[in-house]
Amino acid sequence: MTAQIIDGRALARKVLEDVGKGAAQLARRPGLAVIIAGDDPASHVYVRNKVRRAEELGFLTETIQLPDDIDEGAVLDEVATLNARDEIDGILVQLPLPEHVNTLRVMAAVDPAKDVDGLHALNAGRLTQGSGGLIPCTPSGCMKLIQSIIPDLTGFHAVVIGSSNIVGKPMAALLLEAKATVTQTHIHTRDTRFIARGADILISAVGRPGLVRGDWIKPRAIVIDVGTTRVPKVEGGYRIVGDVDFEEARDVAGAITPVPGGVGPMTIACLMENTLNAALVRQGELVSA
Ligand SMILES: Nc1nc2c(c(=O)[nH]1)N[C@@H](CN(C=O)c1ccc(C(=O)N[C@@H](CCC(=O)O)C(=O)O)cc1)CN2
Ligand SMILES: [Mg+2]
Repeated sequence: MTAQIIDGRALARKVLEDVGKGAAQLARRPGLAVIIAGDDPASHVYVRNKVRRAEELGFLTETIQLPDDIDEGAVLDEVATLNARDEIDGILVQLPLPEHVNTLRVMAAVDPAKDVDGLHALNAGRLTQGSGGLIPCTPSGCMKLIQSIIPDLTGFHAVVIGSSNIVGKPMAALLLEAKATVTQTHIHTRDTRFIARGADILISAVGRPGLVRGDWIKPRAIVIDVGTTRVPKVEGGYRIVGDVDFEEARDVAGAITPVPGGVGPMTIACLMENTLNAALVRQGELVSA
């Protein structure tokens, strides 16, 4: 069989259209502030894309560019300043931060009501309890992609390859909340291939090109590829590749996300959705995100 290709760009356009309509109802436009430290070229591309999308929606945006050798205290000061500013509804700290900066301490400093990445422990805890809060953008986008194919996940077996705080763990929590049966693997898991082969829904979020081969996939499974690794091209520049061997997978899977054009655009669309939701809550239009 040849798998259905799940078009992340098209679904992202729909999400953004709804966000635009929601934002138009607000008395004050949503404000998004982005902190970026250092000069990782990929991070700069992602931040530019986020800011551009936000501006297209008419949001207020602000980018705070910090040097690579910034000390943690100074990052925390920037966060505190943004927490205190009323016109800023969403604060995003682009990851990865420089090695010497403790990511969890920075995440903990963000006002949970403005935590549009959903990485503060309060939002992470609310997610595991199914009690609302702001949800990390990539897993949120993956859920929309999956549910565009299977709206009701009750009883389906989902396998999440990867256990990061930003994707793997919140992904598993969302799938569990949607009543799927969830298996999560990590770096020490033995025979991931065998586990993956049992998945009706297979999500790979590792960042290792070509990890998931055709024989890792159950026939007709939904495959969501979160990997976005930049691989240099011989002629110069780079291309983006996922974790899944796309050519092999498309012969086995029922539906699959491409890289690029799958999960990536949904990450940015869900960030805009979170920023709108944070603004709605902060402006008293919504009780909870
Ligand atoms: N604070 C955060 N940091 C990081 C996150 C995040 O959600 N919050 N996720 C990733 C990077 N990321 C967003 O920041 C991101 C990665 C990729 C894409 C994307 O649209 N990819 C395109 C290809 C883009 C290209 O050509 O370079 C695609 O897959 O189609 C969006 C966002 C780590 N850091
Ligand atoms: Mg660090």
